[in-house]
Amino acid sequence: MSSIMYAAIYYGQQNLHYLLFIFLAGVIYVGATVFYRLYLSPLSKFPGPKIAAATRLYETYFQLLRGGTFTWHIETLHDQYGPVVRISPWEIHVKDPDFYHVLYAGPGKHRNKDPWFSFIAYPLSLFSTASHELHRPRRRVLAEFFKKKSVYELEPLIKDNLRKLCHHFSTVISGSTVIELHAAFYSFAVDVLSQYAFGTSDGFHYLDMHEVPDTWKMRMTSLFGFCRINRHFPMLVVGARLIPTLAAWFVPPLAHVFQMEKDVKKCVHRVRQSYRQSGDKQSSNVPELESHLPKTIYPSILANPDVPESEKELRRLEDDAIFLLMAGTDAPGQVLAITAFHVLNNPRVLQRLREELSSAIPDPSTLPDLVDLERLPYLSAVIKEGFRLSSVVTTRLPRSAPDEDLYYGDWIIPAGTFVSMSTYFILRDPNIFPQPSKFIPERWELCPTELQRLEKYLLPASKGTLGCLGQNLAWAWMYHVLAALFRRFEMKLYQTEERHAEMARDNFIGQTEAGMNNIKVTVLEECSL
Ligand code: HEM
Repeated sequence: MSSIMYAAIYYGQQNLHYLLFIFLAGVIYVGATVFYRLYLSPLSKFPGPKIAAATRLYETYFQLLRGGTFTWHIETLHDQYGPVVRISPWEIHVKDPDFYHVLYAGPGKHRNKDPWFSFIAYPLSLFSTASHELHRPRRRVLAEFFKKKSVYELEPLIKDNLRKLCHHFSTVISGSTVIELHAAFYSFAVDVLSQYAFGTSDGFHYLDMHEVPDTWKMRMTSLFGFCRINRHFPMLVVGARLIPTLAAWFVPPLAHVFQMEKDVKKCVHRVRQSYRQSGDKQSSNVPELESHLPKTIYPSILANPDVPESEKELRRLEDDAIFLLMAGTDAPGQVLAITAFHVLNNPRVLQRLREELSSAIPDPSTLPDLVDLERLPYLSAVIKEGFRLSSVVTTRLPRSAPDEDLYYGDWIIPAGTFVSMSTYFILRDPNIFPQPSKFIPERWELCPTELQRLEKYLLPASKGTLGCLGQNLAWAWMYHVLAALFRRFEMKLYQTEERHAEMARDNFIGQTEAGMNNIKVTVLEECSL
């Protein structure tokens, strides 16, 4: 045997020893980790399946191989183990509506997000800001634009886009064309929000097109479809971004996501460029949308001398704007479409709503102010029931309390533990909302004390210092859009059933079964004075 062969055998054996060593070290490491998680971790005393306590792959299985059904599986775990269940090596899930206000506490209580959970591929966005110290100032800056007062000031812009939306409904009267409500409402929402964010000339104008396009709907549906994959395999997103053309060729919905990112980035780039060109950092010189409208979001942030320069970096603003447009359009678009579906699917509700709107708005072509719409009791009840039953946020939202233990019954949850709850379960809890899967606006027709008690559980968008920022705007859209469409048009559902409005997959925001998010209507008549 030649010396070369001896050397090859010698080194081969050496390599085999190394491989064996690495393999054994891996087995010992995994074994020790699992042993720690099952028997030594502070969470080991909490009930739940051993496999969930041992590895996050348990969740991955339901989210990736069982079509995003982990939320519904958590419910079966609660049936089996009680109101407190350990659903992962690091997380406890609680199913008790009265604990919500403890966990999602308001100012004065320190709560952190789980960075793993908040990963949505836009790491510099407000939502993905895990640190409490950084999140607070970032949120303060954006919150200014979504206060109730700011939303009232935004009404001319909302009405402007609402007129365009109504025009699309007018053009299909008695014709064979149907309108798909998700496409219509996503377009409306993104037009208003993008024009508010970047200015009327720089925002999107989908409603100016000849027909309502489903462009934004496709983009959002695709984007949220990837949300659950991103969380479990973040490297896939990073990889796909490196080779976008190839990635989109293999996974076509990615093309919608990349195009959306490109378009939003272009808007951010334009407002940054014009800010730089103006060279004027005085906030008083920020252009208003129109003379009668409030200031636009991103130009104002750029011109705000109190916002540090690091917060005005291109990447930071891009991530923030992408998140804002996704959060601010998908959920409201779905809630609007699903609420409209239930109204049209319940003749008694439709009749009561139209009666109230007819007497409150004698001239159907007028668009009343929000303050007047908010006074309409049945419309308000319909909106609350719409938020409740659509329950579009199917995900849980983990929080930790870094400097206090949390107490639930006899359980002490150690400080720093991630604890999550799901508003989806609260909104459909039969003990709070009898016949929870039925659309019954009358359940909200209560005396003030009882109404206040029930509204405590109306949590469609979470609460607390980290909860949704856009609720005032979302409610304003609900009032305006539903009032305008149901006062003005007689509509009928077209080939649409319950399952087109039922969440079946948890992609952070819930989604129907694939391809089922179509709520089609035909427009029979436009009401006149
Ligand atoms: C039906 C309407 C909506 C629903 C159901 C909804 C739901 C949510 C949920 C569940 C969160 C996460 C909260 C948490 O982690 O506790 C969130 C966050 C957020 N939403 Fe909404 N949202 C809606 C409308 C809007 C609108 C219209 C906007 C903007 C115009 C908006 C902007 C935001 C922002 C900026 C955050 C991040 C807040 C933060 O991390 O501090 N949302 N939303």
